[in-house]
Amino acid sequence: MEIPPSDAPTVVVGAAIIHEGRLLAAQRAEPPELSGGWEFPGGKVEPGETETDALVRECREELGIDVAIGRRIGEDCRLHNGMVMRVWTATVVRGEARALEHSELRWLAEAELADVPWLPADVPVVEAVRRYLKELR
Ligand SMILES: Nc1nc2c([nH]c(=O)n2[C@H]2C[C@H](O)[C@@H](COP(=O)(O)OP(=O)(O)OP(=O)(O)O)O2)c(=O)[nH]1
Repeated sequence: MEIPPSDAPTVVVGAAIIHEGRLLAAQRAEPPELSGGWEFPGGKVEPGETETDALVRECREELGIDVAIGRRIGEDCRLHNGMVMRVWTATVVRGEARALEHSELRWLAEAELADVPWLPADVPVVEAVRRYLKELR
């Protein structure tokens, strides 16, 4: 039996990992058109996987850490390629983040959030993180 193509867009999940009032920002190493841009660690949800399972898997693969997922932050963002991105807050429960697939990692304080060139779709979510960090103070 043929499986009908799904209309549902591919979902990209991102982790706003927060530690002592700082956000973990990750610089993309590839592909060339995105490399140098800063993003939330994460990636595409695979078939049969829940969104939060995908987020835990991506944080292990990309950063070598286990995270506990908090709450959704920011609105769903429509990406240039038609995918949809959803971001959750997260905390590190095991390990220390290392750039296994990124060029660089930085823990940004609230006042430093605009110091790196975020991928365009991320900018409104970074603003939501800024408000969240303010609430935490
Ligand atoms: N992970 C992540 N991707 C983002 C962000 N903002 C943004 O526009 N994107 C885009 C870049 C990519 O086109 C897409 C995510 O793809 P990805 O390459 O991270 O996904 P993946 O880890 O599953 O990689 P792959 O197996 O397809 O190589 O979403 C973000 O903050 N985090």
